[in-house]
Amino acid sequence: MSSGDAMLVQTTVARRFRNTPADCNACNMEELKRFSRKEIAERNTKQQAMFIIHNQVYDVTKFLDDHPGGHEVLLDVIGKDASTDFIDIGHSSDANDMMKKYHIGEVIDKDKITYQKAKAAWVDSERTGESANDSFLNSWKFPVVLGLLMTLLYTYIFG
Ligand code: HEM
Repeated sequence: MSSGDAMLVQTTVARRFRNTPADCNACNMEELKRFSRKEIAERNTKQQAMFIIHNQVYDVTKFLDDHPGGHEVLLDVIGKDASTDFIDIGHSSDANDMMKKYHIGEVIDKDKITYQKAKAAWVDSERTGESANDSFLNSWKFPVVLGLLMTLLYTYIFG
């Protein structure tokens, strides 16, 4: 064990994953390393580059130069929680698979946070009364109903 590793508070949890892809770093580990957020904050150099995504810890030291999005973006988030950045980019399922290779552990329970799901960018306009009115005014139905009313009025007055 390196001195760097020895510094870590390594509360370890015996854990065996059900799915164990060949390239999955942590999947085949009997014991998953656990890190405090403070410990990850200290791993923020090119020599030791780690970040957190959804309470899971990734060591991307060897990935910095291979990341298709470039090393700068990763250097911006090392030592931090990169969940929002990772999601905002809209990474592909290939990228999500690739992550397993760099997964080395998880955040200790005390430091775990609950992440909000991204809000849907669109709103189902037919579910809200106000919006439903807007869509009626903007749809083809409005001029048709108006035309019918005008015809009825014309017939009533002049017919
Ligand atoms: C272990 C974690 C990560 C892996 C395995 C990974 C992998 C990838 C891969 C495979 C791509 C190519 C596009 C795709 O397939 O989606 C990509 C693009 C990119 N990634 Fe990551 N990524 C990781 C973390 C991050 C983080 C934390 C950020 C932001 C701080 C980031 C920012 C980007 C950007 C900006 C691109 C370029 C997107 C584009 O050109 O449209 N990545 N990444």
